[in-house]
Amino acid sequence: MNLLEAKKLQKKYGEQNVIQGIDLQINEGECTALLGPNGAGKTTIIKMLIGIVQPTSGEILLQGKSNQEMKHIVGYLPQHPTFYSWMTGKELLAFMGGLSEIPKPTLAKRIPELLELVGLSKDGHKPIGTYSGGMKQRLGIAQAIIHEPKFLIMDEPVSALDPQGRRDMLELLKVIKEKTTILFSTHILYDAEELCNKICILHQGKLLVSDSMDQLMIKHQQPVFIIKAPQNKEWLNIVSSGELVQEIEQAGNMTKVHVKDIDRGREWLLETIRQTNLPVQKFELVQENLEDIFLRMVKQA
Ligand SMILES: Nc1ncnc2c1ncn2[C@@H]1O[C@H](COP(=O)(O)OP(=O)(O)OP(=O)(O)O)[C@@H](O)[C@H]1O
Repeated sequence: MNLLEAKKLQKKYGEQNVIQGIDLQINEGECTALLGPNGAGKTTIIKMLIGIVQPTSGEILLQGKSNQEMKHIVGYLPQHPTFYSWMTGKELLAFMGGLSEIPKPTLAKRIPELLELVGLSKDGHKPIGTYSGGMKQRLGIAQAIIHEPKFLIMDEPVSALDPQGRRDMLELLKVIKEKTTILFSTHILYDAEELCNKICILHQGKLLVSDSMDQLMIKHQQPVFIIKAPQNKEWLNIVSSGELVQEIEQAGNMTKVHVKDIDRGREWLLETIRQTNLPVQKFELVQENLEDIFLRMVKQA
């Protein structure tokens, strides 16, 4: 079922057209990664979706109604959440729950459950000023979902965390996404690949892609042959001009050849190797991952 629909969304700051007429649809149950280079407009879109920045034009609907009217179904974790460092985790949740007008008896049950969920049961009574970055981020998630929103929106929730903090956050989001629709922006494509079933790629305020992960892979994933051999200009010239070749990347004695067709590409590459007597040390077929596809699309845009 359709949860969010943004139509012809546009945002101008002065003369700068930061978001250039975007259509975006999110269905219930989806976990969506919003990807894009620095300055692509991810934060601006997120702020418009949650209603703290007004679009210059266009419309944002949540369950068919204006997003301003439907704020209560959204939970939000900003890119740089700020907390009162003297408050304890529990006090913060009680405060946020109060702002959401959650009745006290409900909160008394919900707060320990949430602290348990985000792995802060033992630390709920400590001042937030003593928390690590990862603990603060998990507390941020707890405050974002205290009112049990249908839709959780996060702006780069993992970017500032160390590897263990990132792993904890990913495991937490895996649990939350069972019951909650999620959209988050990130630069960490491995996380998006692990967690999400939908990918949106934003570049200079335009959506290059908005597709399920499966469709994205079917439509855009290219086979790549990795060939390790001493550098050889004659071979590289032949391969560079091959009509089956989409793209070549070379670094040292490694060459990555993106081809249009696996079987014909393999036969032809092996033929070029025989022709030039290239002393190959490695010949391997791999499929592109999300990062490869993202980098290629942004480069070609
Ligand atoms: N309040 C503002 N006033 C003027 N320009 C702004 C404002 N907010 C954002 N911008 C500009 O809009 C563009 C998009 O910024 P935005 O923060 O949305 O990108 P982003 O994709 O989230 O970037 P990052 O990955 O670096 O966080 C940038 O050029 C930025 O300078």
